[in-house]
Amino acid sequence: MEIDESELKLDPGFAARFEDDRRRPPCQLYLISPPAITTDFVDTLAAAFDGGPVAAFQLRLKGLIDDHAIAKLAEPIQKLCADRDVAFIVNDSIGLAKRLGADGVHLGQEDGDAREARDVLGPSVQIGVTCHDSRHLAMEAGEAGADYVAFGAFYPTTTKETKHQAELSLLGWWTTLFELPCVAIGGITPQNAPPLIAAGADFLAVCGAVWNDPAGPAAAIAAFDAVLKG
Ligand SMILES: Cc1ncc(COP(=O)(O)OP(=O)(O)O)c(N)n1
Ligand SMILES: Cc1nc(C(=O)O)sc1CCOP(=O)(O)O
Ligand SMILES: [Mg+2]
Repeated sequence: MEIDESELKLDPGFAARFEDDRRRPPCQLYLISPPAITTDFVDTLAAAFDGGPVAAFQLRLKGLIDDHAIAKLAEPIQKLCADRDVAFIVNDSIGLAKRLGADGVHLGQEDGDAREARDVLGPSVQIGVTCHDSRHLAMEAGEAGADYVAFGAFYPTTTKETKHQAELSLLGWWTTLFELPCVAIGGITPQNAPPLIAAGADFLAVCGAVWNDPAGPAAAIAAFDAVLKG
């Protein structure tokens, strides 16, 4: 008996719908603050935001341990983020994120547990977890209820001493298997970003390439925007 091969093909409408279900939103910029700031930083940030779209801003102040001082610095920054429709994410501290009513918290492996963060912060607050170069940590974070996982460092960086180096293939593996968004971090510049975008990163988290750009933060963000738009 001869088989009519056209009978075996998928209905093109079904295939297109299936593709649609799997499509991820385009990669976006996730801006990380300089490790130390002064009260006038809010003006610098406002000018930076004029450079192009930023999806999220993370307040990462590594020298300041006093939540009171961070809260004072955070207030105008958080308002600016709200005005510009940028998610305001607090690094390291579930308590500070709660106190500020932040849109999210980013937790490293030693910064607390995603389940605890969910209990304290509730269902609508974004919880991100550092997963270094580990598939295992990322799956654990997903199971614990994280809203995104962060992989890095993809490139050498002077912003943080890093012990882990992530490979591009990690992004492809993650995005093929999981819907949960993934963030790529570590030494990312407009020049070296394209392979990360092509590999499937949902967000590029950047610090030094923006704040240390000799042309200024707005120009750096515009350069990222051009690369993200392809
Ligand atoms: C988006 C994003 N990814 C990773 C990190 C690093 O977090 P952590 O490992 O806790 O290191 P510190 O930033 O706290 O020094 C991050 N902050 N943001
Ligand atoms: C905060 C941070 N975490 C990393 C990780 O690998 O988890 S790399 C890093 C530094 C990000 O700054 P820059 O864009 O200047 O390299
Ligand atoms: Mg941390």
